[in-house]
Amino acid sequence: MAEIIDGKALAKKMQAAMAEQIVELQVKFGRSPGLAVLMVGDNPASAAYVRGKETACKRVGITSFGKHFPADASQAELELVIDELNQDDRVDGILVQLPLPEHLDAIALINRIHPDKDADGLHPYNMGRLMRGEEGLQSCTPAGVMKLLEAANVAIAGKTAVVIGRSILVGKPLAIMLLQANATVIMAHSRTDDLAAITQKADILVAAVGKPEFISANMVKSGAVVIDVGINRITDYEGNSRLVGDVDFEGVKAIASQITPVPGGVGPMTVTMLLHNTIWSYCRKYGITYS
Ligand SMILES: Nc1nc(=O)c2c([nH]1)NC[C@@H]1CN(c3ccc(C(=O)N[C@@H](CCC(=O)O)C(=O)O)cc3)C=[N+]21
Repeated sequence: MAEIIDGKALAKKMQAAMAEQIVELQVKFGRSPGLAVLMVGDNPASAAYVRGKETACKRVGITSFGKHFPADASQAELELVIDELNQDDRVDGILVQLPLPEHLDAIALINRIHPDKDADGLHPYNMGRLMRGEEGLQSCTPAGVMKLLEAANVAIAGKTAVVIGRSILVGKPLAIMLLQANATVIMAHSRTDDLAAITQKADILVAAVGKPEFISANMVKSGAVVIDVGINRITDYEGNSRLVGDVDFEGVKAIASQITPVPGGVGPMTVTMLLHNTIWSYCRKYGITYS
């Protein structure tokens, strides 16, 4: 029976340490780190995530400069706001909550954020640095997965890691981070032939596909470490809604050596790494290193 990797507990511990560090930073530099979250429209899931991010900011002492725009906000309007935030000395991190309404160009908005304030690590400059193995702002979810693996004492070097999903937000940057940690990385995706044959090779299996309970026990090698990045809200036959991951948790738990739950796994670490990135940018501005 697998050991549960408790992302909620790790997030809590890391955020407590951040709160203490911010008290000291505030004394030293006379201001708190600041994060601006831009949200467009009223997708209820996005609204819930944004609230979660703002609550977490408050908890650790990061000032929120959140801005909420109507669903019909224009590209030009958003670009202007990003330009202003780029110039604003109180703001260390900027993030555009995804997905955006169809009429907006998300890539152009991300490119507009100053790379030093790119709290999501999605700007081409920061992704380029990651690709080259250089330090910099890194995407929150994959960085959170690496922290979870580290905290759970998972050996990575030499191991076979299979990442299912190739998104810019998760799959691609995570594959590069695992490679940097000397894993042998296989990137699988929706077009992969005989996916089960590939996933069965994984010592570390990461599911980031967005399909509820897609990974079943027969796809997992005995003793594997399983990281579930999926966040799927499903409604059961009684009409009750609950959150499930991309992994059949009960089935896979019987086979894996370690596994992250949903909720309480990767999700809270995503938020924690966003706070981490904001403090990292703040410190960098004052010439100090934050790890
Ligand atoms: N620019 C951008 N950056 C993101 O990082 C980003 C985004 N857009 N769009 C949407 C996804 C999703 N995401 C989550 C963050 C926290 C939880 C989280 O804390 N989940 C809790 C449960 C929350 C609940 O109960 O609803 C958990 O898993 O335990 C989940 C998902 C960030 N995303």
